[in-house]
Amino acid sequence: MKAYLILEDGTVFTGKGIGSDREVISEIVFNTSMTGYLEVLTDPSYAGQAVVMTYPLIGNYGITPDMESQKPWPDGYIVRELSRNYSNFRATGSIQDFLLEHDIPGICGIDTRALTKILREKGTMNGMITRNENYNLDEILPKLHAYTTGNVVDKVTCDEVHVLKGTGKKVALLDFGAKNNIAKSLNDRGCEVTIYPARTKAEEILAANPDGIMLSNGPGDPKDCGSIIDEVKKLYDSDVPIFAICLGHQLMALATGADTHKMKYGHRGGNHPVKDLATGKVYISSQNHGYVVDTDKLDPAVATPAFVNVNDGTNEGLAYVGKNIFTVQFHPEACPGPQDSAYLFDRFIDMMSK
Ligand SMILES: NC(=O)CC[C@H](N)C(=O)O
Repeated sequence: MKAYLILEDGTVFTGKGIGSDREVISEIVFNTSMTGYLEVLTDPSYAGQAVVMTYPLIGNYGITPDMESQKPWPDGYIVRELSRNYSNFRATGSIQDFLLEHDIPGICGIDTRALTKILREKGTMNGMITRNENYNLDEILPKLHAYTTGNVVDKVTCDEVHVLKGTGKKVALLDFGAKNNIAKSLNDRGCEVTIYPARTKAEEILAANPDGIMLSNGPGDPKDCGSIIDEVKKLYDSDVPIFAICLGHQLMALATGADTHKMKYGHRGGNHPVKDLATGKVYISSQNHGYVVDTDKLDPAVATPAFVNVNDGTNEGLAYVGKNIFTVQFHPEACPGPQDSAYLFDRFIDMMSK
């Protein structure tokens, strides 16, 4: 069955439909990871986006337990070649069936290298995946221009408080669309992790007397998080140690007077070099973000840059002055890796112990 990917600039790619036959409009972003397609599919930070995998063969080890959440979140899935067979002793099914089961449309058989070059040169664009061969560009393009991701955190956060038992430090994890491996990374280090829905009031979290607070990753524009930012400010004002990842990092920056902006095409992949400005050491990190904190508008009395992206010089982390708070834009919990920056969880535990 033929399918079409129509971009906001009028470019049309013709390929084969995979997954659901539903028509969808979304923001088209590319991910350059060579492994971990399941972790990408199940990362809640992709809600409101359709993801292009630049690695040309996807699905060869099928669906395995390597999930970052219970289900896949992207609005659409775009690949060069979807493996017809899968082979792995842990596999329970194929990507094709997984997409169908979760009603996610996709397209395969298109030149993803050409598509990625367009997105890299012109910047992230909206697009439509459709199987309607009589598509009408005059009608579709205005709809593509009008699409915005909107508030997606409420769509991906958990419904109720739940606990991962542990005998060590008590950590409150605010779930803006948290990848499973954040709670697991803390729990593996002995922490008891209490996971709270994104809209939980700061008072409720602080009343439980946690040893530390962790702010998770999550989808969408941080500025769409509205009142969540007010709660994050109250957490900042408490003396509880805080570690934040990706969206959590951006929300803490907004809560304390800094600004964020959308990047041209973001960072999504498994090999982004970040420099720890305290040691000068460079780590390879996994990343998935489209927004970034503006360091120009940072008040040095509040926070100073702690990490920088070696490729483009954008901010990758902040250290808060006079506070037990540090935040990073990349993913120290990354699965399948790289695990270079997993030491940051140990740093957080040391901070809670002091
Ligand atoms: N992975 C994340 O937490 C991403 C944060 C935010 N949604 C961004 O795109 O920048």
